[in-house]
Amino acid sequence: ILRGEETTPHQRPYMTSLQVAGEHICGGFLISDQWVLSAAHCLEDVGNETLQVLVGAHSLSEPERNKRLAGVQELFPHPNSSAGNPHDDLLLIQLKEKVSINSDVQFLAFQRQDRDVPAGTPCEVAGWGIISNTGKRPDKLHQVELAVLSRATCNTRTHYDGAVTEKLMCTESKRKDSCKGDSGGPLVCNGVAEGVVATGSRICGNWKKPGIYTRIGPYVTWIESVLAGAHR
Ligand SMILES: NCc1cccc(NC(=O)c2cccc3[nH]c(C(N)=O)cc23)c1
Repeated sequence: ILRGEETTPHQRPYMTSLQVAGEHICGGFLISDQWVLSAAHCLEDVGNETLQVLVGAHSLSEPERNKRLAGVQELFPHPNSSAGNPHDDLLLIQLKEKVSINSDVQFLAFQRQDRDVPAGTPCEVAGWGIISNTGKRPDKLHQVELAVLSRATCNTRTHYDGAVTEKLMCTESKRKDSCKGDSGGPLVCNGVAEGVVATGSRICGNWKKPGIYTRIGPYVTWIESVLAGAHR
């Protein structure tokens, strides 16, 4: 998160940190007591090492009352997701056990209607991604408020030149922006998850490269089918 602020501890109890060998690699958020939604590209950073999901955390390092490291039962990347392809960049993670819900561990509702968030709407994104373009990694959760940018503007030649489909959405990125390590986290507008941070360009905080988010509305059928079809 560039040019944001430290979140008030545990004010975003749906946030999760995807970890490999104890290191934060991506964001994600609880959509139920056993399921996390994140970005498929996050698996590119995971070799055959064990992926774990940290819930109930504010600090990545300090002991906290409701912090738990959950194991992964099964991974469901979107079937059309692939490396280098910005489309369908979603990942559903089934946790080994149901997490106990408490003041620091809650799930977040996601948008079930496939309808664009109006341009200009103020949304928020949070994460443990880098907080400077020199790659400084925070110990504590950070957040930033970003306004939705119209798809028309996001698709101009100077921006993404038509690459932003109706299954993606953009936010302004003038100085304030999501960045490396924030991928998979939710874009929250009016208290509802409308998007998932896509693994953007290597550029963060440049107004010509707005933040790109996978819209959740178009994927509700897929999400429901995975949650219904999975066992255990
Ligand atoms: N909204 C923009 C946005 C959102 C989410 C992720 C990213 N980017 C990256 O995942 C990334 C990947 C590889 C090298 C990188 N270097 C840098 C950097 N700025 O130093 C970013 C990256 C950008």
